[in-house]
Amino acid sequence: MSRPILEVQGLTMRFGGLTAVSGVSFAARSGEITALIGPNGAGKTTLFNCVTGFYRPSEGIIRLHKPGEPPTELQRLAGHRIARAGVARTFQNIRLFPGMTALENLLIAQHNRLMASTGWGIGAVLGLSGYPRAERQAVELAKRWLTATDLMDRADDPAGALPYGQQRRLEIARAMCTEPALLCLDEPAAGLNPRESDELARLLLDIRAEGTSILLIEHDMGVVMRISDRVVVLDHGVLIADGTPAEVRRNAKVIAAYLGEDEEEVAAADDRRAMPQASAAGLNRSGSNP
Ligand SMILES: Nc1ncnc2c1ncn2[C@@H]1O[C@H](COP(=O)(O)OP(=O)(O)OP(=O)(O)O)[C@@H](O)[C@H]1O
Repeated sequence: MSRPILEVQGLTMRFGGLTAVSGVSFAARSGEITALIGPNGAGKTTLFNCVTGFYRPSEGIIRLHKPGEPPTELQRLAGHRIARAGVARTFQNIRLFPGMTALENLLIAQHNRLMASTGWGIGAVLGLSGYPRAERQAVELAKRWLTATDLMDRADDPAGALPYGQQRRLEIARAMCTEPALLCLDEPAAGLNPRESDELARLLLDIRAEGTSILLIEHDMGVVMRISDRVVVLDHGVLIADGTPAEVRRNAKVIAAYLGEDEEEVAAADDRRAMPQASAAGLNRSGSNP
């Protein structure tokens, strides 16, 4: 069993009187794809926003374990420090720079690292040799991810002119250009057709094969069940299941949450009948935040 890359302990997030996430604990393992699922309003995006620094949790600990480094408590860091610590994310709603080319979007993602490696621009101003090398490496990394996401032939096109599925892949390429230890994806399959969803699933498996761990919110149960090593299920802000896709699919609490049925009724139901219902329910009750 591999070690954890991310450990979430007793995470609680309150918005005034509403507790969106309540005492959630789980671990995402290194080199694995961990999916976070649950019906609308379950608290997935809120938890994600805590991990990636958009929200500071009301309570709890979020630890990032990078190999060879002491653990980092993410809940103590500002958002931009979390990105530097090795956590990259994409959003439910695409957030590219639409007027910049695909390649430029990937270079912008590396701006901080490029600046740091050149003494925050002083090297560039003085024409020191380190700057062109760092710039070359940034372009190489960008081209590597354009190739991996099958976008090399669109490198010089404005990001906003790309079809929707390609923009989604470009967002993932942009996140990967920060060379994260943990890639957090918020509904990457939303709005994709079946062929694009298949391509996305393959891309995520390739990213995992290269050694990047993935935390994934996804409503498309086909994608989740096919590529996830582990599935964590939230309902009304509470963790109700944590296991392999096969275990979670059979879990009576999960089926009840998706179907909105009484848990005991579902537990008594025939497995063969319940499984397709659960996946159908996942799709029926899915949706994106506005
Ligand atoms: N900024 C906020 N202020 C107040 N309430 C919020 C805020 N963000 C989320 N909530 C509430 O917290 C609960 C969990 O919402 P969240 O968006 O995390 O769920 P979700 O599982 O991601 O849902 P979906 O699948 O629809 O995206 C909901 O009741 C939501 O209305």
